Amino acid sequence: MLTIGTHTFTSRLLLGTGKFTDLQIQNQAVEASGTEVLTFAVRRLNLDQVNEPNFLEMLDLKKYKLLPNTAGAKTAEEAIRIARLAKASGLCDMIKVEVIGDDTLLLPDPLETVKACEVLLAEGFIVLPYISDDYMLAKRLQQLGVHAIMPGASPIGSGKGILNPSALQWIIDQATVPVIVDAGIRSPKDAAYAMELGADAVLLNSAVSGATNPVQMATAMKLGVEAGRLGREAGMIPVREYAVASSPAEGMITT
Ligand SMILES: CC(=O)[C@@H](O)[C@H](O)COP(=O)(O)O
Repeated sequence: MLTIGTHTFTSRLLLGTGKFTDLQIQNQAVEASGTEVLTFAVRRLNLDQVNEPNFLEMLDLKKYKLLPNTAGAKTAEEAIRIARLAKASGLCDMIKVEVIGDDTLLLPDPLETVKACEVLLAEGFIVLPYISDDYMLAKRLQQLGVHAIMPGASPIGSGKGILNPSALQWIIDQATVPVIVDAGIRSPKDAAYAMELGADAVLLNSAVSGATNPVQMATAMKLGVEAGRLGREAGMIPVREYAVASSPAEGMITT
């Protein structure tokens, strides 16, 4: 089970809803992924225009926990304002804190992220910060009391997969809260690899929404996450420098 704050999930795949061009396909992909958590940018919802259509309305929201995110925020103040709006709208008490400090790489600003987390934790939110794969930052955020850490595998939408497995491994090895590898995932292999490294979950969006067949890719990602987790739990053989024969030589008849 994946436990984030007071919420518990069976699925370890979190899905972003930001880039689907067809809402029917989105819904089928969400279903196929087996996800229980959907993340979305609060600014994409017309919270003050309740009669306007929104991209969540076609989903059976009783089946999913919503994870609003603060995408679009460039400062802590903006992220805090968006988080408060999400909570006041009854969306969820969880918030993915995403404060982007750079338009080219869309990498999170660590200083603004920490500032936003401090305030939101004090206000009782369940806080999930999106961060770079920075070991010390992950540790400091944990000390603050965040409920999960979301290090990026590579820049959002880049599809570069896991750029620095060692950095993720270090974060995972010291983690006292769930580690959700978020962003940059391209293939089921990447999702499986994140889980093999010991991640508690994977969050992705572009890989599914941008696939030629999003529904099929959603299924593949579900299986990738499950396979990686299963393999990790099964206990993998150590990597060795030199060959070890598959058939033991002991007891063999020699001529
Ligand atoms: C929707 C969401 O939260 C994204 O910002 C997330 O970081 C996923 O990134 P990819 O689109 O690279 O999977």
